[in-house]
Amino acid sequence: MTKDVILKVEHLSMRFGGLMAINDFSFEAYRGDITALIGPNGAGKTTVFNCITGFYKPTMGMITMRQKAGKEYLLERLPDFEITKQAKVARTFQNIRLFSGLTVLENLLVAQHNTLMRASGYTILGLFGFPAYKKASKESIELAKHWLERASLIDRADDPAGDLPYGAQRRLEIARAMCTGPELLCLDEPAAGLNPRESLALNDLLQGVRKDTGTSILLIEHDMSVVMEISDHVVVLEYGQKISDGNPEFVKNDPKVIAAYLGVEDDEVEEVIAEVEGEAGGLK
Ligand SMILES: Nc1ncnc2c1ncn2[C@@H]1O[C@H](COP(=O)(O)OP(=O)(O)OP(=O)(O)O)[C@@H](O)[C@H]1O
Repeated sequence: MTKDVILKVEHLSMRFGGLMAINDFSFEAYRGDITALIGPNGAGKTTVFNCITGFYKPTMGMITMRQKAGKEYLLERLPDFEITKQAKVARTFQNIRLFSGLTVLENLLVAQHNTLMRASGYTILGLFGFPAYKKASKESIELAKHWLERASLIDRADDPAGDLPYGAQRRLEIARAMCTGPELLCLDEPAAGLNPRESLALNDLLQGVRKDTGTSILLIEHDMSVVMEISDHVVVLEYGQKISDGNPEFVKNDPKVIAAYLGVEDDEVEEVIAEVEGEAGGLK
């Protein structure tokens, strides 16, 4: 059975001066899947994310987002705000970027600014008088409440976002991204800095998002226990190039991935592969 592709990255390259950070990188993410992009430090994962979400314009390559209804967008041609608004791709960042002085609820309402402004007809009168604005405003609050409940944050709705513990701030970022109604949710190291309990809460939230909304998730993650537990599909980058692509079990046992993570030199890779294959053979 052929899988339904939501995101297709083809021959992506990104050069920073003399450094080729991404070099002819291609992969596909499938609809409804949790896809993890992994690789050693400096492999180019965040650069790929920045190209997908419009923060960088790639030096070369094509990034196609295919929505459920069939509409396609070439992301490398869209400005970043249109990538969220039209193409329905939302993201979070490696460093938390909440409005820390606003309340938890306000953070989720700000995320729905576009919908609210459209309903106001972009006029001051509209803000006060239009029934459409009142309806949209009510719906925004309902949606925010829904995601606060899903992220186990409803009890903190009126607290400043900056007062939340770290793990709760991470879940709030995801709730905020979900309030924009994405078809593809891109998460840059969502488990970074979380304790085991917070990590578990994050896994539950992400699996719930995927199961109940059908939103596809693309994540960068260093925590292999998170990757192996929740991903359907793993793509591995090293020095800006793809070295492995498959299900978590396949990638975990791929000698090229093992060699990359052990940080061995190129001329030692053969040796490591022979060793790993020898060990695997011995276990059969
Ligand atoms: N804006 C930039 N200007 C110059 N070089 C950059 C820029 N952004 C990234 N790089 C370089 O590109 C390479 C890939 O960096 P990137 O941050 O994408 O890797 P990463 O896999 O996300 O790393 P980490 O796991 O450490 O976050 C690195 O050598 C980095 O120094």
